[in-house]
Amino acid sequence: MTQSEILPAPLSAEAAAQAIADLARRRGLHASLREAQQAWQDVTAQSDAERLAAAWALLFQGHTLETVPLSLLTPAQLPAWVLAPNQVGVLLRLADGARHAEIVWPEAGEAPPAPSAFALVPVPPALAAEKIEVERKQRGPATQAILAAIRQHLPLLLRIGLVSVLVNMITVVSSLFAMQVYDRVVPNSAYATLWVLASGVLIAYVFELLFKLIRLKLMEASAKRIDEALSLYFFEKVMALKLDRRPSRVGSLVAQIRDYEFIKSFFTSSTLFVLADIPFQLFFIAIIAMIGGDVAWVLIGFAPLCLLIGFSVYRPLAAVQREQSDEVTRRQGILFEAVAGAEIIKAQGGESNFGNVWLRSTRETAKRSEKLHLLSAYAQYATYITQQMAYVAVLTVGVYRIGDGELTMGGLIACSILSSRALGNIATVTQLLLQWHHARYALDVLNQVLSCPSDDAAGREGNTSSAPLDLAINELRYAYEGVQVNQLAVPKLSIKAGERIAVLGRNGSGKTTLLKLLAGIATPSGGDVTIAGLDIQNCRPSWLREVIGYLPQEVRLFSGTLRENLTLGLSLPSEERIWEALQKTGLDVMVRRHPLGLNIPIREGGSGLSGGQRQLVGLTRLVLQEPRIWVLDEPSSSLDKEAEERLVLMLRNLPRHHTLIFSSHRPGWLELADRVLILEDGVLKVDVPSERVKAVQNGAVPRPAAAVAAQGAR
Ligand SMILES: Nc1ncnc2c1ncn2[C@@H]1O[C@H](COP(=O)(O)OP(=O)(O)OP(=O)(O)O)[C@@H](O)[C@H]1O
Repeated sequence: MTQSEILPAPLSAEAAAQAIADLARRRGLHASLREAQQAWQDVTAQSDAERLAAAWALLFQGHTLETVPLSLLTPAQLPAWVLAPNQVGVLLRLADGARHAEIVWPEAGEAPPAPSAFALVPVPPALAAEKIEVERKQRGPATQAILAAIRQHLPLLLRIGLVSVLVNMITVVSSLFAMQVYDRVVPNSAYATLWVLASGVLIAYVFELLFKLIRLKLMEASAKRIDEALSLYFFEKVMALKLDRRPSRVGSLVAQIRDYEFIKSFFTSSTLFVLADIPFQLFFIAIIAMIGGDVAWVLIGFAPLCLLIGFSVYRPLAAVQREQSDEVTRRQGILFEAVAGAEIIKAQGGESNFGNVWLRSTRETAKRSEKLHLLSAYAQYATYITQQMAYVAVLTVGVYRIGDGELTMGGLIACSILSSRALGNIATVTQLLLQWHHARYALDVLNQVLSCPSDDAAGREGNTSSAPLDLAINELRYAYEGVQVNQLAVPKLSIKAGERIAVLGRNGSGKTTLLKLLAGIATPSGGDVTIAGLDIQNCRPSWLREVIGYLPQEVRLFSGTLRENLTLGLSLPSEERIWEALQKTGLDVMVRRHPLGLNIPIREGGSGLSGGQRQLVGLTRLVLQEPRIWVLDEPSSSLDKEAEERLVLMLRNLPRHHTLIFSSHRPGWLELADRVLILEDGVLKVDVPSERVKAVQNGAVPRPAAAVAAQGAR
């Protein structure tokens, strides 16, 4: 069925514009009614469905609409359009069991119209591109990035290959020189010829030096450019990984990302010269055949032998190397954990435990190192002996050829020089294979890391400058990565812009998790969190960070100065604004007292300030950010009474349309709230106006009655 058969009656421009703007909003995109109407007028099509698709594609570059039969639709494809005469409805939920499908019609009337048998499903560009990418290549993001960088620098790499060809040519020159000296110069005492030949070879060597330097320079240039492109790409990718969906062991993660060095060094190191040299082995053998005839058979016999030795150790070596890589990553993780948590380890006397783990890991690494060394030494010695045997064989066969009068003394010497060069290069192939294996393993790991959910997925463009920033939760479920049960389940919650909300509950009840989800820092496992009607997961991260200010329980600072820490991520606020913010939070007293003022140094890991001061820095940063939604996780946990009172005053004086959501174990904070949420084991048990809780606290309402009243209050 074509799209033109789906909708018999024409749509009005207003209805179409309304439908486009509405679906865009639900999909986390943004288009005003006027934009949508303009797009509708700008396109023509045979049917309204096709026209809708064209207008959609015009408004949102790269986005498309797919026609999908309702029976084949999956929940992941919702919301989507369904059509009826003169109307476009939005399908929000599919029918399942006794439940009917949920469709929102602009003019529902008494009886809702019958929807078409097809839905129009918007497909974001990233998804479309990703689908094609996966189907076409089945390659990971790191592989794609590296291939793209190599493709970009292909001309440079080809030049390197060309210079390698020239270097190999010169090797032939030196063997021919030896041949001429033994055959022509020595028997005839032709000193003049000797000098001419020697000068020629000298010039060739000068060129060889020059070519090698050029090759090195080109290699360095390509390494630098590829590294610059890739390291920034990987850094940005890693930073964009969703915090709660990336591998949880930070130390190991850092080590895995650092393994990118292996990949880089494989693609940019001199071992790659070997690749350019390999075709030359055939060239050398051909020259030996021309000079020494049957002597070439010696090489044809020994070259596969050298390769065989390489391949015989490749598999065991690769396996040990893989284990070694994993162990080194684990070791890095242990070290990272021990250094970062040194304070608590010392305080609890846990040094020996960590020492034991470290020692075990060291032993494992050393055991594998030994295996690696043994295997590679075996390969090296065996290849060396094979080369020596080949040398002897070349001379032996050569002597017979001389006896037959088919080879000269000089020819034999030239053959021996060329044969050792040819076999030497073949032996390095094993080395190249091993390096490739190591690089490929690192690449697989990197592909896995970078395939974790990320914030920079294309299509995250939702934002609004006009709609009130109401927050809403719908069928929200959350489980931390690797945990089988839900740590938070909130079926429905709606927070109007300007509300002041306290989130209370015992330790581990899910307050932090809820706040992170509301701030868009955590990713729901099911259901959604919306801001101004837009799915928070589809909103532009920079816009989210502008409108939502999040203060974590533990504020972490970075090495630099206090000023740099305060203005991190902000577009350089003026000196006055910084001081104004400092005064609001009370941090100005400490800054004024310090001789370096705002340039107080912060050391790596954020040390240099007390816990309370760090919390004040975090708060001052939020004041500078001027968000419209403040999400604060136990903002006063490290503050003294005076600082806390100042903070409460500041928050009380926030503009009325600013939303404030905080968790706190301090009773005084309830004064700030006009609504209280109480969590218990990840379930929202109570949602009531704060007066009720205060009344319970003051004993004005008996506790059980208040609790019952509270449960159903909203
Ligand atoms: N990174 C994590 N991985 C796995 N489980 C986690 C993680 N962080 C928290 N949890 C679990 O999730 C649940 C909710 O934790 P959350 O930090 O939201 O509690 P909370 O109410 O903020 O506690 P507190 O008052 O102690 O800060 C707890 O059971 C906790 O054990």
